[in-house]
Amino acid sequence: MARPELVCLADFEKYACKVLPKNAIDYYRSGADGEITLYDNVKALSRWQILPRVLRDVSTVNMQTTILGHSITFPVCVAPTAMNKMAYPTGEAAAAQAAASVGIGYTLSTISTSSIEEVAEAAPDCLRFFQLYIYKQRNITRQLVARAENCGYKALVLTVDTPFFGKRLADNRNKFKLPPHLKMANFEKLDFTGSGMNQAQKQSGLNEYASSLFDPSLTWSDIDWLKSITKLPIVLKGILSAKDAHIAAEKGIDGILVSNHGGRQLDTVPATIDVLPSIISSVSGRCEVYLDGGIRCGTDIFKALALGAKVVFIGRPVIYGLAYDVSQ
Ligand SMILES: Cc1cc2nc3c(=O)[nH]c(=O)nc-3n(C[C@H](O)[C@H](O)[C@H](O)COP(=O)(O)O)c2cc1C
Ligand SMILES: CCCCCCC(=O)C(=O)O
Repeated sequence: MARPELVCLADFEKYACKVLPKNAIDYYRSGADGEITLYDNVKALSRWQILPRVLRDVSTVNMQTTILGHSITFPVCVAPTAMNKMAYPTGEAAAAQAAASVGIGYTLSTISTSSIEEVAEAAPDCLRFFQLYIYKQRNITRQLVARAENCGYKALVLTVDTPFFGKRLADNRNKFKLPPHLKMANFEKLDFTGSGMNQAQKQSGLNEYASSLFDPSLTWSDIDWLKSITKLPIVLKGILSAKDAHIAAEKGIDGILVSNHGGRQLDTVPATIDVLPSIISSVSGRCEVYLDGGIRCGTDIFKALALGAKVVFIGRPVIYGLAYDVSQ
């Protein structure tokens, strides 16, 4: 198919909708339940207005910044997204290479289709973080942490908004499963492949996988446990409440990623940009604060930074970029 010139992220999304199989694009695009939060992330960003000042000499602009002490060329990093090989054959490895090519950070999902080691090998110079789910079998988490440390990942991004898996209606309708040629790549070496997801199922295989393996009993004491098994900085991903942000800062967490999981977990929670100011004020500089959810253009980034975020993360647009397949 002839590829049109794409000039904004919305164009990439439209293109991905045309070329990806339904099972894949529905999984990538959808949110939980009525998708209220999914759409509100974008709408809320558009509601905040920019009041420009003038005559400020902007002839030199430098967007370079740091995250956890590491330099990046502009204040954007890639959020963890699972199962990227449904969009492009080398999946997460290709996304990390793309991040490295523009000098930004990349976060690898636990549920990736390229392994921790593959991504490190494909993009050795990329500033890489590893996203973690805590498994009921703690030894699985412990081994993932050790592998990420050995492969030079610079931080752990612990997702704390997934005690139960979001009810994604599109995935349920599709009875989502990973295509048989793909694997949850981080588990091949652990005698644990997650292949349960490909067995006969009534609804989305994601629900079954997550509810059988992720630990819904996590509390703040598990953060102490995680700190005890790693020297890497820890970022908590999925905080929306200023009270939780305060506890995280008290616990000595290195970063907070204000996130509602791109509207894929609990529906009708607030848009991330709307809770950012209260979180910034509650943390009062004790740790770095980042934001994701609906960031689609430069003005979105500007608003998040103006309201106190140090860096923003983007999720879906990176997958849509993979689907564009520049090699064709
Ligand atoms: C297809 C997809 C898979 C995702 N997988 C994960 C994951 O494995 N771990 C995680 O913490 N968040 C995951 N997320 C959430 C993203 O990290 C991020 O919070 C969200 O996508 C940001 O919103 P945006 O897509 O509007 O930029 C996923 C999101 C999408 C769209
Ligand atoms: C296989 C079950 C877990 C998938 C986790 C990916 C994820 O977080 C998402 O939003 O999808």
